[in-house]
Amino acid sequence: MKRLVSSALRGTGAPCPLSVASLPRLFSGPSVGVCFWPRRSAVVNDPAHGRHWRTAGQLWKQCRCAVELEVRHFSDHQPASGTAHARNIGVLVVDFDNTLTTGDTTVNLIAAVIAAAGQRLGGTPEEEDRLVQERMQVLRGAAEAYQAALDALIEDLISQFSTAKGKPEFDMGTVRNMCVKLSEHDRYWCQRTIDTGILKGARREDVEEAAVRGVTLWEGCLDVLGRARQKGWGVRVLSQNWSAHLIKSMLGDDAAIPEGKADAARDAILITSNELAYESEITTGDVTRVVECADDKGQVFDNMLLEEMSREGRDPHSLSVYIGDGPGDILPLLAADFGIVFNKNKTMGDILRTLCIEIKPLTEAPMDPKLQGDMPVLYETASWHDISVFLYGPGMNMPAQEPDPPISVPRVLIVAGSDSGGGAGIQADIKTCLMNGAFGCVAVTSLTFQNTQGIEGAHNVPTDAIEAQIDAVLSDIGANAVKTGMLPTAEVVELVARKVAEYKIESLVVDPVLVSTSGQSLAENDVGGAIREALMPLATVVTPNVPEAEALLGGRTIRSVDDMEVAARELHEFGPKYVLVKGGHLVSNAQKSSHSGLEVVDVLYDGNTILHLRQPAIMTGNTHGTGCTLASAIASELAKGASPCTAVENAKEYITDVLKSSKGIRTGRGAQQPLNHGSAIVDWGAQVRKPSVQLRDLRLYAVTDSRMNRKRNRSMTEAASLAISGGASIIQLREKAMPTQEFVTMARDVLAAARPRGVKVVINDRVDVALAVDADGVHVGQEDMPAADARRLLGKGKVLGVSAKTVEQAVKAEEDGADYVGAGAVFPTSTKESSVIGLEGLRDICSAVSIPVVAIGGVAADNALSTVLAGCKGVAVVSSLFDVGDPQASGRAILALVNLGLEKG
Ligand SMILES: Cc1ncc(COP(=O)(O)OP(=O)(O)O)c(N)n1
Ligand SMILES: Cc1nc(C(=O)O)sc1CCOP(=O)(O)O
Repeated sequence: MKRLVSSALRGTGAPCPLSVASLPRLFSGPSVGVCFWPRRSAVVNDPAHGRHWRTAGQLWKQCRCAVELEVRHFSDHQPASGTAHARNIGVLVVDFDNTLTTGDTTVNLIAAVIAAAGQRLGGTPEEEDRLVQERMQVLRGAAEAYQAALDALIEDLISQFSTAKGKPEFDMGTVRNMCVKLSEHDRYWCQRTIDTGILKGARREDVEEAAVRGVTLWEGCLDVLGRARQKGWGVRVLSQNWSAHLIKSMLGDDAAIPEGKADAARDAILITSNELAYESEITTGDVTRVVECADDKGQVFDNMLLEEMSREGRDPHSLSVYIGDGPGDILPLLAADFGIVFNKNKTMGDILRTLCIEIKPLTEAPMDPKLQGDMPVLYETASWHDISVFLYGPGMNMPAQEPDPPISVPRVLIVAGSDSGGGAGIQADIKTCLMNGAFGCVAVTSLTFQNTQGIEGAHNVPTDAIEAQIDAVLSDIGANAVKTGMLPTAEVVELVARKVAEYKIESLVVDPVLVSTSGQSLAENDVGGAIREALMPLATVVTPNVPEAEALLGGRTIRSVDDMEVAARELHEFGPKYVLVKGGHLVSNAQKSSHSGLEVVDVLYDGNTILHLRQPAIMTGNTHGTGCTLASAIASELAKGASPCTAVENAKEYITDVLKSSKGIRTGRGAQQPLNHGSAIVDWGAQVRKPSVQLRDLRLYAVTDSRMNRKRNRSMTEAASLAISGGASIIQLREKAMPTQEFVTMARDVLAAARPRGVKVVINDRVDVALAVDADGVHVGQEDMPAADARRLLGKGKVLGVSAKTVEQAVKAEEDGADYVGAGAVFPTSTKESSVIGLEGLRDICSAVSIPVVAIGGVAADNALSTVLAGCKGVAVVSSLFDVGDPQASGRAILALVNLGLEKG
């Protein structure tokens, strides 16, 4: 128990049950590498002067000496227990309200007492009613006043503690001081409630019954506690709740309230909490106080640890775990070997940040707490399933009724202006995030009044309101990437830079919006300078168009790709990892004199290599919002884990598809017509058929084969995951003999593994299975369900692939609604009997249809390039991915060649 020493020293009030002199005796087992982050300051109670802190240097020295002895004695011993997955826990302590319950029970408890007291004390029904009304009124007033006082206190503490120091760093003294203030608040409000008399007049059973009816436990928490008890761990509930019996009635027969001092019993969940005082079985209105405040929690937890340490037969390697949700839990959270913050709310997040306490996802907790390092770290989760996996290992998941584990979602915070016309700004950004597989959150910087004719005006959001939005998002939801757009003032730019640093944002995409497409200024004059100085040094990618690059470089003129290269190099000097200078404006100018063969060249520079990203210009007036769209598509890709280069490539592919599909759509009367960001799923009657599958999804198309998986001892989900790691962006489940029920279950498992990674899953032949599991689509052959029927059954949003060996079959497939054609077998294959069409046949099919074609049959790393050069947009492979020892390496090799071919083509 790594932190026992520190927590024993930290004592916050009541005397420690073990004498100071006995402390060295406690270190009877190896916990090599004990770390003392609470440093030298410790506290003891001084009854003569009330509670105050004083340094306990002597205690420190004794403990230090004990630990050194311990380290010497045990450094040669390996831990005796623990398996690769399950943790070896000595004591598991859990807070009650909001940690085991889905809400706070205090108000329920009081309301239950009031209702019961009405019946018992009221006399006539009218008197009963009046009494209840009066007390409810008192309760409402008290609840509001309590919350307001708590909010004010927290705000005050945060500002006090964040301004008190120079460079913020973790300091146990600050934690203690904050807990003292929180404790004063808790004590005051406990007393104030007692003084109102509203807790008077109920029976124990009234309280239990009525309160329990209004309280729900988190799913799975009882299972976790029950298992811990069966394992013989010490399981404790430590709560500031006013009724231990309420807790007991919710936890059932496994729970016990120890008589007198908590004993070390291990066959029950022991509850340490307060209790309503009773006289002749009726509540008196008073509370018997055991755990009244944050300090008490710290003290009682310390005592629990000390009892555990002195317990006979204790495994000296066993660890302590504390799970709690709020500021009142901070001391035990820090004192435990593993402190788990459950369902962290904004207040808790703010406080932990102010105290410089690092918080990581629970899934990142090491097996050995020594690996946490010297500074305190807590772990967060919002799922008892995760806690179960943390304690018992992945093989010991919750029983079947447990909901699916939460799906992690790539998150992008967009800091930008609102476009009332819906075409650009945050409106474009959010649509783009969704279409690129990310979840977009926003901090709105300005409300612009605009439509297709231009910008009529803007109302800038006050800087503190922007800050509040950013904090609200980042303290709770977090962001894998931040994308900035319109930042109207230098002050806002500096704020964003500060927040990016404060929240340690990994990926930042800066779209330096200075002037709108229609020529209106969207930022004050000094914004360019602020972006250069404050934001660009933090940026992963900065995406100026030509006029923006000119403005950022102080009025330079950019007329050619060579000029763009120079600009990219100079902008890189300001510190971004990548500069993407977008060349669309040069084409718009050239367009005035020429109408054919134009291409757009964007210049990407990473400080070493200049890359030209070329594509044919798409002549359309529907370009409003393209800058925002490209930048947020890049941010979405980065949030999903793509490298900056891949992010830019994929984002360009998205914007190209959108631009092509948006030609001709019209909203208002002006020239600034918008894009159809959802063109892959929404068809507004534009000329181009909207694909349900993006081109990039088809580059490496994995088609599964159970026989090969069995041979290599891989489950279908494992095989699919390996293929995804190898770069597969779409997976087809091809099962010819699997019973339907098994197929459905397997498809659900694969979908659960693939979707969070942005990978589509389609079903071979079986439209019914695809519909049952809500797969991304279906692939049908010439002898399967006719393509037109499959399309009708699937609807427009789903992917439909059709096999073709001839031009006629391919053309018909397109007419019938296919999103892509699978053409093959291009080369001989032993996976399936299929006549070979060769590269020639593939080329004919590719030139006959406008939907993408993927090559299938005998495709491997040595021939993938030739298929792409013949015109296909990707390759579908079975054996090269699933009948090999290292599917990842094989997939990557094939994908690299496909990418090369697509670049050349
Ligand atoms: C991407 C892709 N292309 C072609 C096929 C072959 O499908 P089909 O003709 O239906 O033959 P079976 O796969 O059912 O044997 C495919 N599966 N995927
Ligand atoms: C599933 C399938 N369909 C084909 C067709 O010709 O339509 S060839 C084929 C098997 C492809 O397997 P491998 O990548 O191992 O060669």
